[in-house]
Amino acid sequence: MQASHEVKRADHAFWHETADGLLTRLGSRLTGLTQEEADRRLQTYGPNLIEATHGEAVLLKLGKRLLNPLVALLIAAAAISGISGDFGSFFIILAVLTLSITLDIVQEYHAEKAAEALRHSVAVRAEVVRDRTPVALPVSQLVPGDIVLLRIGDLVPADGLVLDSENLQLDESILTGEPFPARKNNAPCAAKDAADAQNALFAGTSVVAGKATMLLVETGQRTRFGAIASALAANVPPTALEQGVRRLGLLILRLTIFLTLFVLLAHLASDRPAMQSILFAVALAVGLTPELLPMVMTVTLARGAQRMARQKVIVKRLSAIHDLGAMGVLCFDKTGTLTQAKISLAECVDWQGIKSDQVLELARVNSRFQTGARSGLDDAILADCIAGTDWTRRGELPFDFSRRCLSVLAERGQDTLLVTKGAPEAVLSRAVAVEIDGLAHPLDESLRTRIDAAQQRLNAQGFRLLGVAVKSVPAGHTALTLDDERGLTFLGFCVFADPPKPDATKAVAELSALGVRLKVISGDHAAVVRHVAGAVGLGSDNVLTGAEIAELTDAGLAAKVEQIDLFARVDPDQKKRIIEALRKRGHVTGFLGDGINDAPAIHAAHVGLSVEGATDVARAAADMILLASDLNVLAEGVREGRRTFANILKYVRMGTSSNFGNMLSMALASLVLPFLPLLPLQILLNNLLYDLSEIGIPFDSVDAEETTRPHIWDMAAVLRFTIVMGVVSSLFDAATFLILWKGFGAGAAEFQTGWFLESIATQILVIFLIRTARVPWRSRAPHIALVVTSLGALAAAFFVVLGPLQSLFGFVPLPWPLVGAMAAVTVAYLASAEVAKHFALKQGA
Ligand SMILES: Nc1ncnc2c1ncn2[C@@H]1O[C@H](COP(=O)(O)OP(=O)(O)OP(=O)(O)O)[C@@H](O)[C@H]1O
Ligand SMILES: [Mg+2]
Repeated sequence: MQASHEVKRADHAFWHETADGLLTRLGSRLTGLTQEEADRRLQTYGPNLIEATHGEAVLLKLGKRLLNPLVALLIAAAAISGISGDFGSFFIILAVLTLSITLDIVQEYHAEKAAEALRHSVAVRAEVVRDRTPVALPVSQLVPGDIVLLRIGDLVPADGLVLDSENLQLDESILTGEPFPARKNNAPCAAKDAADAQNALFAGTSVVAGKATMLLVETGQRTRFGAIASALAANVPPTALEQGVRRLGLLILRLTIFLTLFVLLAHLASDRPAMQSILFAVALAVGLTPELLPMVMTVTLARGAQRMARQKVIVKRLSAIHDLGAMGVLCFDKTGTLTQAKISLAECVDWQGIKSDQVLELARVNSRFQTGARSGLDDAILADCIAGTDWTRRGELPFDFSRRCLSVLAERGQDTLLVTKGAPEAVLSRAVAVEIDGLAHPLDESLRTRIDAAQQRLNAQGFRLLGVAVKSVPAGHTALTLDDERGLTFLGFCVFADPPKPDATKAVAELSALGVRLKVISGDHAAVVRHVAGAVGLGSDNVLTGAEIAELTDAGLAAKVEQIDLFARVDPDQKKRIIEALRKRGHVTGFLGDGINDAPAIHAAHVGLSVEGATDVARAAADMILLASDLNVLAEGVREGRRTFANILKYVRMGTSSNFGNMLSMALASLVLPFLPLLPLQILLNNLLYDLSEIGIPFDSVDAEETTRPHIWDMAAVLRFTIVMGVVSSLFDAATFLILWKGFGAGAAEFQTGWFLESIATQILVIFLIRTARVPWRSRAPHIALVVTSLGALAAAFFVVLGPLQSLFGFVPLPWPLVGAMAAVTVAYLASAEVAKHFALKQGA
């Protein structure tokens, strides 16, 4: 087979070609490609992926870092040192630069790689014909020429032509913005516009009804969706954490620019050597910037993702981890979450509740012949059915979530019957008669009351019900419309048992204890929802139904969602409206669901959650995938999210209070002293050692109270902490200053050596106070990685300052009393910082 066939650009209207023509052009057949040929094509066309590959990303990262103005400044500084003949500084600045950039990129790369591998493990699969047999492959492996089978709930994996279809309808809103499903079939088409090509399917759209066989024509970036995906990706709104960190970064940047310019001008105005002043200002700017913040964020989040994977939660979007920890409200649908995924058919009964074989038989005909997504209800109906059927399928009105019913047309001998099954209200509203002893009786008020009574009796026992009704149709009438679904004769009910999971009660209690409010949003009947919720300890009895929601404005709904915890007979769009209402009320909201009907809500939530066995659209919309459909794994995920947030906050607090405070005092000291408090090179060294000391933060353990309630980014609290801790730090810097300058009468080199020691020791050691809101020895022990990095960095500092290399950095030997004084200042500072910390945190609580 030739791999040289032509695959044209995405704007080529492949839907003008005939199926046979396209098959020939793509060197394919209805029986699919061989695996060998597919492998060859994968080499030629690359994986069927929209995102850029990793190789570019690393280069991009390097590029971004080199473009960073501070790095550029550093490079300039190195150049200036080199040109002025100061090769010591030149090499050390370069070393500092390389180290920090490499550290950043390598750490981040590894972290993202790990996260990527996890994401890959839950990648969406497609059913594709290879070597004549349908196999489920990750969509990334698909190539032009592949034959793909699609059913309801599937995502279209790439662009291509419909070869064969039945009742096919697609949600193309992602491409066209059109909310109503588009009908598709394999008839030839001359439409100029892709949006009107009823025989073409496009990547990113999803099947909402029917099924199809398609021929892939364009994959990956060559699809229409590929062209617009980057624009969509840019549209993902930043999380509260990302926003907060960005705002903080901007604030620090402004302060840094202001401070360095101020220091530079002040130095130049007082006739200090220009070159040295510039280098000092540059080093100060470098010292002020929390340059490791992006790395710490990614590594902490990726580490969180790895730990969550062990708890059976796969994270697709890293920043959602924070949202999960911050989540105050979690909504979910009922089946599979609160109840066991396995629904069973208890019995089939007639309209009065008496066992009926006729209802069972017709329910089976309906379930067997329907081609939409097999729901758990259909599986249950067909479960013990081994015999074939003497009915023939003639047509179908497929299921949708607003009708909540579906009909099939079936023929046996002379009889042609429309068999409808669905939510009892939906079926009853389409019925005009009831079958009693083989005869149709008009459905009057008294009969309705008796049917309602039977229904309520069963619902109250926690059974789920589907109504079954029929209608005779003239033979030959196969072109069904929704009007045919009227004038039905009601037969009875299918009665399903869907018992609550044994451990759901525990999970509900655990999540509630974590401060997460739980709400059930179900398409099922109010009585069933209330029953299941009661059984797992979800207290509230108040139920809001879809019919009531339909009457409410968005504002009206927002006012209601606070108190109501149970929602019943809700359609997919209303699920989304409820989530939006909760978001509008300021709640960080999660939604867990598995069906096509859940996808819009999953998408709308801050944290969209789905489960491994869910439909493609639900999994594609989700930020996280649970490998077990179990609320218990979620509780651990929530704790992990909070741990992650706590560790990021540790770094932020360190950066803003300890590091920033030290740099600030130094800038001020430089205005008073006749010499520099630290040489530019020493500042850079200080910065590097401090960075190294913090590499362990993402691994650190977190106190229990950090995970018992939702945390969200609170800028005011961060600033308050900074100010309180900054004042303490400045007081002790001032003390150091006076002791060194006035007390010991230290000269420039001695002053710098002493100041460096005090500065680096306080800055590194304070992590052991800042990492916990408790008294340090009452807290959980720091992770060994943090102990090693911080004490290691401190030891390195001592070695450089007091060891044989000291002259290289401009340090001199210190008299022992001076070292003792610096140690005393450090201890006193740590003691005061500990006291101040409790004050700073209490204010911020
Ligand atoms: N295959 C089917 N045939 C007939 N009716 C169906 C079928 N699937 C669903 N329905 C009807 O539509 C209603 C809503 O569907 P479904 O139960 O899937 O919604 P949901 O919101 O996912 O509910 P849950 O909270 O139970 O998961 C069902 O209660 C049932 O009445
Ligand atoms: Mg469901």
